[in-house]
Amino acid sequence: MLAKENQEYIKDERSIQDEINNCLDNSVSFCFNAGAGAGKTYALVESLKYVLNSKKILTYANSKALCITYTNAAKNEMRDRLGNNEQVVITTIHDFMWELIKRQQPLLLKVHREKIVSELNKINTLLEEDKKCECPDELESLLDNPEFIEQFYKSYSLNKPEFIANMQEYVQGEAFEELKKRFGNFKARINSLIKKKNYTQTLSNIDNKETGFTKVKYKSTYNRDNLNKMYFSHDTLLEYANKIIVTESTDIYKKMIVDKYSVIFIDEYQDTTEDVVMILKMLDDFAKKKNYNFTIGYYGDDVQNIFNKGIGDKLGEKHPNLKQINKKYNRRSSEEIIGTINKIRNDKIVQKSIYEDASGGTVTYCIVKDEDNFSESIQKVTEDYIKKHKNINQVDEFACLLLKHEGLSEIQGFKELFDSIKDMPKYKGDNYKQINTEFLSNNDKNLGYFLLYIKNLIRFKQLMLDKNTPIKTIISYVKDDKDSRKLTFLMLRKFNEQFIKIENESKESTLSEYLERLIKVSKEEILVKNLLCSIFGLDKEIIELEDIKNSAVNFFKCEDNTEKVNVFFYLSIKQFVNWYKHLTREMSINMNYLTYHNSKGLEFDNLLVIYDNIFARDKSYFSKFLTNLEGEGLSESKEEKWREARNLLYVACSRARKNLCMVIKESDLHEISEGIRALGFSEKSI
Ligand SMILES: Nc1ncnc2c1ncn2[C@@H]1O[C@H](COP(=O)(O)OP(=O)(O)OP(=O)(O)O)[C@@H](O)[C@H]1O
Repeated sequence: MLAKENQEYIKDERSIQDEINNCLDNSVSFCFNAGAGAGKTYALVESLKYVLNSKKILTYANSKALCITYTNAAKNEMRDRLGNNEQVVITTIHDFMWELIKRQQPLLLKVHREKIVSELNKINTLLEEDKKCECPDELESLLDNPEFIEQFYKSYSLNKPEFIANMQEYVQGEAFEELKKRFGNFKARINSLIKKKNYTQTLSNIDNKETGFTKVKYKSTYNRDNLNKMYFSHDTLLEYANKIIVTESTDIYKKMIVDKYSVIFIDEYQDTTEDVVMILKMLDDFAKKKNYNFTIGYYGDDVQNIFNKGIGDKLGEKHPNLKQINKKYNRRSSEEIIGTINKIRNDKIVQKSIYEDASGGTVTYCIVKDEDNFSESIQKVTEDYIKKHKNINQVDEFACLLLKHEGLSEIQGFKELFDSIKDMPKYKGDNYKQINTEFLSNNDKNLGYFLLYIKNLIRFKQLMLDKNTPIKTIISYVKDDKDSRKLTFLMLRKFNEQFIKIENESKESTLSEYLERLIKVSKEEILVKNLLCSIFGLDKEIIELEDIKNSAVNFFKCEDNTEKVNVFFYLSIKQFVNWYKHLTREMSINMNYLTYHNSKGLEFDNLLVIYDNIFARDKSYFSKFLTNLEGEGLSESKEEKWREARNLLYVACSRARKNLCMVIKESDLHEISEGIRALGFSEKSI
């Protein structure tokens, strides 16, 4: 199966590549839109090879082809496929944007300053809107006492009675009444006032060109800005780049970019943000107006847009006049699966297999009883399935996709951690959905900033336990850039010994105990101190557990109820390790469980898709699609939700190469049975 190519289709596939090549020869920007498994990555690599072999495209001195991928993993895959070549730059969107603007320090300072002013305005509005506070001036005057501020942060993550007791010495009169009456708000207000004071100070430092305030930096390891420390993270990077290139840049600057890169390819364009598309469009318009040799090629599939920040099907609107090139062949899946995924997407792209021997796959559904413990029944189904398919031996031969975190976290051994996250005020109400990206994304850039700190801590722990980790990697965590002293072998050896000792003592520990051990050693050992500073974004000589807890209180919005943060810190370190292993897919074959979202870009011979209809507090997440496949009679907002469900189901089902099986609970079946049969699923027991 999937071995004999149809020569006529192959000829046609080549003519599609010729169409792309023709665009490259004539500087016509284009959008190559093709369904799942069409070989978009392959076409992109072919396009790059064509550019390198052509004498007509990279004509300016030193001009290069640029290929922008969405993640580091995609970047590495592309590099593996193409090999090293000086004329091709393969990079992620963030690294590329930073490359473009990092030498524009005066403009960067200007937009950074504007951002601080806008943050200050937001704080002022927030403070003004809080009409309930009866003594705003008294609270503001507390900031004049540095001892108060010190005690405030030391006590920040304590519970209400302890916090009030610690504040008693510094807060009197009306301010103390306010603290007792509105505990959470008191903390939030003081926090905002301190921020306001710090921003105001930073503005003055920038204006006076104080040391340390003449340059702004992008930090790719954090998911959070620290505007006062003059660094910013991914989202702000795109915002700054957009302002600098689209609004502030001169023609000379635009010409420099266009001279340097005659061709820009964007992989998975549907996930690109509007900010980035605006920059690309502006460069394209500029080059066309001046008649420069310059092409932009977008590669992707608008139906596979499952992250809400992406441009999705709005590309044509935001970057008009692109030549549309579509491809209708599928190189991944059996005929049966292609039939089903065509019906799910139900648009102009109706795929057929490029192979003559594509039939023989299966598209089925099986019914499971509504057991109390659904996770257990999924595990059982998985085991039975693997037993029955004796040819499943490798990780890419089987996966089981789940929609919801609950079941998945239980199976993968981090349920208590998930329960603690779910309980955080940050994820209440509509924000519940954010857990999927901020806690469970396999792309670090999407993780919530505090959760990325914890992931990096566990990553470091795992790296230290792996004998193959290069010393250079360890040094990148423990070296302080500001410290010019050399790291000696002796220092590293001692660090290693201490770390392993802590590891051995912490096997059954909680996160809090583990951190406390590290913190204790950090008081004497500079490398451990550097490690904690680098992981948690701290800039302190002496680190306390409160520094890390305070960050959690802010991130999880627990000012009012710090107990929830304690629950998080009292979880077993094993819960965090299992979460980490799940995100990095360090699991065995029969543990190859993924969320629908994280399966994007992957492929498996055999795929179990666990049907679930409750997602992000929506109780008819997939049934709204499966009971209305044509999307008829929907209001604008309902249509958006319908499309979101359709796209996610498409991404999930199109990961299968040979056998696709949907597992459905008995109680869910009735509502959707007509829909799934219309899509080509037939009933079969496992
Ligand atoms: N020209 C080709 N010759 C042989 N195999 C190919 C070719 N193009 C693609 N493939 C194979 O087909 C499969 C699908 O290709 P690829 O992953 O590039 O598709 P895609 O369009 O990026 O899919 P998706 O959008 O679903 O992630 C892969 O296994 C890939 O190796």
